[in-house]
Amino acid sequence: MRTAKDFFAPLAVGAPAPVREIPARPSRAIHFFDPGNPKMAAKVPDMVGTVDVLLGNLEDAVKAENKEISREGLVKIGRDVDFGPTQFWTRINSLDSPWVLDDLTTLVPAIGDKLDVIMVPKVQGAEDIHYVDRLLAQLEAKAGITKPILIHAILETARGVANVEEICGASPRMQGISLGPADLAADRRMKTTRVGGGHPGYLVRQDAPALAEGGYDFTGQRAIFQQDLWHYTMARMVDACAMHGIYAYYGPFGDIKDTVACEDQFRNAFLMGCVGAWSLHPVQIKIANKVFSPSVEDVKHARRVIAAMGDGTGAVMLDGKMEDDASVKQCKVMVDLAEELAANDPELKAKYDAIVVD
Ligand SMILES: CC(=O)SCCNC(=O)CCNC(=O)[C@H](O)C(C)(C)COP(=O)(O)OP(=O)(O)OC[C@H]1O[C@@H](n2cnc3c(N)ncnc32)[C@H](O)[C@@H]1OP(=O)(O)O
Ligand SMILES: O=CC(=O)O
Ligand SMILES: [Mg+2]
Repeated sequence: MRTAKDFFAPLAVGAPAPVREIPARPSRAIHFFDPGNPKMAAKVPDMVGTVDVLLGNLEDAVKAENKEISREGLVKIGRDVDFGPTQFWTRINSLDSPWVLDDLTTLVPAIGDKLDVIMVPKVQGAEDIHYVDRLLAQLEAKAGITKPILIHAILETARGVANVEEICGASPRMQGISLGPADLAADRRMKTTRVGGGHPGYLVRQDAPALAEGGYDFTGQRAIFQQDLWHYTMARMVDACAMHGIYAYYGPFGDIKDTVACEDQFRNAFLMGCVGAWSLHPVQIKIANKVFSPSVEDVKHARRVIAAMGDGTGAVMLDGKMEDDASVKQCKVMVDLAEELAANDPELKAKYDAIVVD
């Protein structure tokens, strides 16, 4: 463990000083594109401003034979595109892969001044973050980068989940964590074959009705309720992130056509404390932007509670419900998020500005 004195010291002479607080920048959708795919790459400039994060993916979903083409494509995009209000991230290859060293030693000197965040897959523990942290500091120093590149870890191994708290606190560069349900399922030997989302077999069934003559009727129809396979991991991830002042995200939802279930999955994440989710296809950007922006109704209610609560202490009745210090804090979380997002999103700002608190 790094001592408090050393925690915020640069890890290489000449590297920029680490940030003391992770900036709260909008990141409702982290949109994945393959920078080596000419069709996707061509769309990137026009996507700027329509999505909070554009992420050039170099890891899974890029064929082994295309790794170098994708890396070169990312360098070109990083150099040519003005990202304006949109963040520019990349997902590098995993730390045990033959590509990751070239990913980092190419990207940092070439486009390190443009990259906001590097997403590191299959993080197992603090040692993985320490490795990337030191290497980034050395590369930043060599390249004369003045703003530290932040690190985002994917939680997608059983060991990573067991070590999630230490991963979150491993470096002041830690920006956040995403749940990676596809790799996590494989690593845990779960018996699913999907990229995120629920499973119809993971359910709770209503009790069998009792028969008048005694015993139970096991033959009739009974209601079933599908359960959330990811609840435990999401909850651990959200707590670990909140404890360390960093941000939690739901990862991929692979059933691109099922926009309804995607929205549900994203909303569960939003309600539980996540600030965003991945978008694998342009259709998912809209879903994430909608779900991870507080609704007009929620903002209105939150503003009413804040107004009614005065200095934020005590208890009041509003619409038949008790509000007190704790509920006003929740309302402030909602209103603060709304304000952060509205600062970058004129359409959302107009909606929130039109709210009349009665
Ligand atoms: C478990 C994990 O690691 S998840 C993260 C890794 N996976 C990814 O990054 C996947 C990224 N997404 C994709 O590869 C693609 O969206 C696919 C393969 C899922 C679907 O691709 P397609 O079958 O081409 O989808 P579709 O036909 O609907 O595409 C419509 C248009 O949108 C484009 N498009 C599709 N996905 C994207 C994207 N992510 N970004 C930008 N443009 C895209 C297509 O190129 C196509 O362009 P065109 O109209 O000029 O022909
Ligand atoms: O990388 C993401 C995953 O779900 O695996
Ligand atoms: Mg993965």
